[in-house]
Amino acid sequence: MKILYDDNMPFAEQCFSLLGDAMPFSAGDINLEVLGSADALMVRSTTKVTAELLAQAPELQLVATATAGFDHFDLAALQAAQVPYYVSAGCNAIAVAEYVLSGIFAYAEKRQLNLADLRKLRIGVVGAGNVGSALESKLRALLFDYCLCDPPLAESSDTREFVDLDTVLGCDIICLHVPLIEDGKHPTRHLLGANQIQQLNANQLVINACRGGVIDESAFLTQAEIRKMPVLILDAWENEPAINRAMLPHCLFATPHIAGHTLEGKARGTFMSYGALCNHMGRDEEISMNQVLPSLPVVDWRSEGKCDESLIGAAIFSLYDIRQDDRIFRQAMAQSSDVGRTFTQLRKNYAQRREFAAQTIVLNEYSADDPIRQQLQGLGFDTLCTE
Ligand SMILES: NC(=O)c1ccc[n+]([C@@H]2O[C@H](COP(=O)([O-])OP(=O)(O)OC[C@H]3O[C@@H](n4cnc5c(N)ncnc54)[C@H](O)[C@@H]3O)[C@@H](O)[C@H]2O)c1
Ligand SMILES: O=C(O)[C@H](O)[C@H](O)COP(=O)(O)O
Repeated sequence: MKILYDDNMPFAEQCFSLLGDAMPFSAGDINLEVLGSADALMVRSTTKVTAELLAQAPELQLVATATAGFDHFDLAALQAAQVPYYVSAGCNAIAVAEYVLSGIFAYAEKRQLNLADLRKLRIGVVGAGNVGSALESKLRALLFDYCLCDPPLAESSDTREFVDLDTVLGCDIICLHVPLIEDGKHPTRHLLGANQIQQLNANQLVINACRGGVIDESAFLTQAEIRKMPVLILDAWENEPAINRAMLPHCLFATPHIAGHTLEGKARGTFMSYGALCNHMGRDEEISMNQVLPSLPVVDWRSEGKCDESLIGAAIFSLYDIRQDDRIFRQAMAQSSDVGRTFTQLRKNYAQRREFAAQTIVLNEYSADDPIRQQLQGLGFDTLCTE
């Protein structure tokens, strides 16, 4: 079994070498000779799986993506070539939810809002799948006011309460978590198009950590010429990697499509793809993610005294601080003579980031039943109470 894997998949060598001859490739630079004899292709979203690519890979038995989105797959071409495919659905949902929370807390800091003020804001979550649900559970833990909009799920057996898009457009914070869908009953390309953007005002925050193309950037920029616009947090951009820098001044925080790039988020994608290939080959999985993930040193916050709400923001920023990624991104973009190359390099060389669940926080013994401790746990942190 010849297995070609993206060199940006952590632990891929350990996994795939158990199943055969495993060879890395860099996205955008696949060796066509190797592709010609590959039995399995393991990609991330930076490799477009098109009819042209498949024509050069006649031996393929499986294509897997170590990502949640799969708009880089030409499904009709895969079907025509009779190559089964696998998507690592939900692999990085927690990572994106944590990115969004860091964004909301950094927004609150800029606007000098405390946790009680944040709880007065209504948060609209568009797309209540893996990411939207991971976010929902953390918002609920923090006692935030939120609503969900997901017409396909509203029409399904999902019993949660859903609102329509117009209701979300009236929320203080709007979080977009839909796949990029071009057609059908519920398309999402330009879900925030000219008409929807017209309904937004300067007091709102819009977060796009799903796909560029869900917001119509031209329509946004056109309206920005005549009035004050909502503030943005953008991780996903139209025309990546060659993004439009004119959007940057409208962003409170801007990042190069790294919302899902925790070590766990990427590793889960690798291990899910490995599981899919094991399944395809009728083999048992011999290695699991928990065996290989390094642990983080425990942090001791007993000297912080009583649990108070400031611990929540501090805990979030200690694991992921969107402000730092924003600084790096803006600086690189300001100096860049090749936006696409800079965007790609920033993603490829992104610093290691961990999920909240990797962090154990030691608190004072008397914090055992404290609501703040419960909220930290609801966010995913591991907490210990001791003298
Ligand atoms: N920035 C990142 O790093 C990053 C990471 C993970 C996922 N993503 C993107 O986010 C998307 C969502 O991820 P997910 O794991 O939650 O996917 P998912 O498939 O689990 O959930 C998507 C949800 O969107 C809903 N939906 C579809 N059309 C809709 C519409 N018109 N209006 C409202 N809801 C609609 C679906 O019913 C589904 O419940 C992915 O497809 C991917 O493109 C980005
Ligand atoms: O769809 C996804 O899972 C995310 O957008 C993912 O983080 C993309 O990361 P990439 O494959 O481009 O490294």
